[in-house]
Amino acid sequence: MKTRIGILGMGGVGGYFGGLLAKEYYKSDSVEVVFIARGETQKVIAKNGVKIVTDSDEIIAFPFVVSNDSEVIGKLDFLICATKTYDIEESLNSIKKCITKNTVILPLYNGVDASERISELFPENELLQGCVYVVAMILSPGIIKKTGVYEKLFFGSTMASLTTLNKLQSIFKTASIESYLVENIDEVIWEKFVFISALASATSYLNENIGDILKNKASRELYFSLLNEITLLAAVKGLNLPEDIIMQSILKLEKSPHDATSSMHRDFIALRKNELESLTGFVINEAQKYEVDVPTYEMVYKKLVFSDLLPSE
Ligand SMILES: NC(=O)C1=CN([C@@H]2O[C@H](COP(=O)(O)OP(=O)(O)OC[C@H]3O[C@@H](n4cnc5c(N)ncnc54)[C@H](OP(=O)(O)O)[C@@H]3O)[C@@H](O)[C@H]2O)C=CC1
Ligand SMILES: CC(C)(CO)C(=O)C(=O)O
Repeated sequence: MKTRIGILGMGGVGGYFGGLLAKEYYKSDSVEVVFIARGETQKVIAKNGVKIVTDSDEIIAFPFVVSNDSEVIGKLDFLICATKTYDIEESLNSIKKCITKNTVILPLYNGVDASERISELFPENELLQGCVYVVAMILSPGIIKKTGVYEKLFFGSTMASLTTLNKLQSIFKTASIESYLVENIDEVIWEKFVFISALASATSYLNENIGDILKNKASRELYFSLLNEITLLAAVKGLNLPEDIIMQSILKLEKSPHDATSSMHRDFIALRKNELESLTGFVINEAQKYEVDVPTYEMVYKKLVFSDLLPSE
């Protein structure tokens, strides 16, 4: 029996990592890759495959099937979730017939509450945790632009069996995905969250890209304040993050493409729905629970939530 892997959401993240999987396992005897996509994205991929444009290359990959119809998708062994966080419940419910109690679910969203939200929907399933470092975006339906050198995928679970985890790691490695199976996945996800929550908040609030944040003293200071506040919250929550987490976050920023920005800022610019609640609002809610002061987060949130752009999730 082939291992059937579904990729839910064929945008920047799903299109890139799903594309690498589909390329490797097209016509494979052991693994079948299914893209879950709708509308124009589904039509384009069914006809032309998913196209990934990198700084130096172009990849075209065809899945076994692309659909949003549960009958066509069929039962899945693994499901990799890569919609935006505001679509978690709706997208998973739309394919619930494909998720059996044996389906292993790996969320790749930014944010730290996806696993909890998914486990409320599918309490019996083996649920992994994951996050990615990549800069990837939809150029047009079915065409993904990936910039820069980052393409790391971290995953793990304190609950899933080692057999499951090793199997997925082997599937990723064979597809040349730079994946890391880690024991301390909670911390790794929070490390990413510290970096991206502060960055998404700063870039969107200031309407500046990564290069601008690094270059302008006042912008750097704002990013720094956000980092300090979220790091304090993480410490009060009892997370065991590296002592130099703030410095590590700044280094990550320096290594990111300077002309790029956060996916949340891209959504604000394009007047799209955005992840303000998962990336900024979440910190304020947790800070209230744990009685931590986060004045910079509050200032940023107030401006962004009341901006006359599209409402957030
Ligand atoms: N882009 C990046 O560089 C990075 C993003 N992230 C995080 O990864 C997650 C995904 O982001 P990103 O890839 O940018 O998001 P995108 O907006 O690029 O893609 C999301 C995709 O999900 C699809 N989708 C939503 N609902 C459904 C559904 N019910 N059925 C099928 N498809 C659906 C959307 O399709 P449709 O057009 O039909 O709505 C869209 O193609 C986010 O949490 C983000 O913060 C993390 C690291 C980097
Ligand atoms: C900053 C970046 C690209 C790092 O992966 C990211 O996570 C995002 O834009 O959402």
